Amino acid sequence: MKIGVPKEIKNHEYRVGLTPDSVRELIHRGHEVFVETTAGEAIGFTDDLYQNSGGQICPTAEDVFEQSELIIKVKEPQPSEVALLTPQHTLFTYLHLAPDHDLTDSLIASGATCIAYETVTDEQGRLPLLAPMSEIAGRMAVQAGAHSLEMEGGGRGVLLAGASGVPAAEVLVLGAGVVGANALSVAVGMGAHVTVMDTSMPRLRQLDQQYGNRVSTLYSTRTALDDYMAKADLVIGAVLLPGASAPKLIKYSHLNSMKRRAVIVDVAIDQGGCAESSRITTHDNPVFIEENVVHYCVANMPGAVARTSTLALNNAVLPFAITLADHGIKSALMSDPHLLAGLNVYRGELVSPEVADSQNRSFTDRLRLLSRS
Ligand SMILES: NC(=O)C1=CN([C@@H]2O[C@H](COP(=O)(O)OP(=O)(O)OC[C@H]3O[C@@H](n4cnc5c(N)ncnc54)[C@H](O)[C@@H]3O)[C@@H](O)[C@H]2O)C=CC1
Ligand SMILES: CC(=O)C(=O)O
Ligand SMILES: [Mg+2]
Repeated sequence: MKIGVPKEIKNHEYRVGLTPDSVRELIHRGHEVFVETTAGEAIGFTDDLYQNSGGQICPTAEDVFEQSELIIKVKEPQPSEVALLTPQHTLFTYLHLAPDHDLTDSLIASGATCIAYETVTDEQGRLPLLAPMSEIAGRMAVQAGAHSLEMEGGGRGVLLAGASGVPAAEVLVLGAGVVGANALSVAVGMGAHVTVMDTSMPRLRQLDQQYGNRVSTLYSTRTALDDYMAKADLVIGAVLLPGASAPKLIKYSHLNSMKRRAVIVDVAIDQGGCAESSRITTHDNPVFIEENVVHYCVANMPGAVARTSTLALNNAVLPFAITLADHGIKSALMSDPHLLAGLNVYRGELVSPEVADSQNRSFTDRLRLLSRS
């Protein structure tokens, strides 16, 4: 199969869809890989390394799209990339369509087949292509929160660990999944007093067993949220309903109850955010202040540690890329229910029930559509 890797063009996004090592694996299996020039340059993956792995360097994104059937990226396609998609293409990348009506419309109009990393599943019902980035974003969320709590970051001037005779900061983690568990681990390590909330008792039980009395686990109810929002110095939003828009747990009214210049790091912003007041920010300008609460809402946090993130993402993506390339797109989708769960748009039709539900529109059953195409 002909596989294309364009250079990422989102704000401060230095990750790349395939590493030179991944390219080598695909070439070894008889595929062709077209890489846009300097796609990995910023993180040390030079054109020479791709060429040594057997990749072909293309001068522009247009060339990559023209040569390739399977496009492997990191971030959701930007408008200039959507313009290059045709029915010949399968796009394999993060899509986060639920909160993005316009992108959904334009992908449907392109006629391309679009598989979202974040809804591919595994045997345990987990999200193996989201997990590596969630691990990283969870760890970074505490760093971002700690910095935003500093005076210079706009925050209330509080150190997570506190000091002798001065209490540690109160950190509230909403959602005890991959982001939540990683944020919790770093926040505990940095000496904060941490409370984690979830609606999944098994998740809370696991963390309770792991951390004992070093963290407080709390079943997520409106009352618990009202109480703890008012106490928190740093809130980390880490909830997810897979494939769907994030539930808006943090209401505008909570902001008034919060401490002045407390911080919300809304990691769930890529699925629309779990605070009513959240709006997407970028690494260039990561925070804004509303109602005296500092909001950090960067939708591509792992892009800041692009080398670590690219390597971690490739470990997870490569097996699925190999399946798609070796078996062909349709046959791979039809024989692997986990890959099929990633299919959001197929040749001009929306096939994700979660995206359809979030946007109040209709969808076509994935398998039925594949078997009649
Ligand atoms: N901003 C960024 O750069 C990045 C954002 N993310 C996003 O972070 C979010 C979390 O991802 P993961 O941790 O991998 O998901 P996950 O599925 O591992 O965990 C989500 C948790 O939220 C819980 N939850 C759902 N509804 C809840 C509610 N009403 N109250 C309390 N808990 C609730 C679930 O039970 C689950 O334990 C996703 O939106 C993901 O896309 C992930 C990586 C990077
Ligand atoms: C998951 C995601 O949105 C990211 O890594 O940028
Ligand atoms: Mg994102």
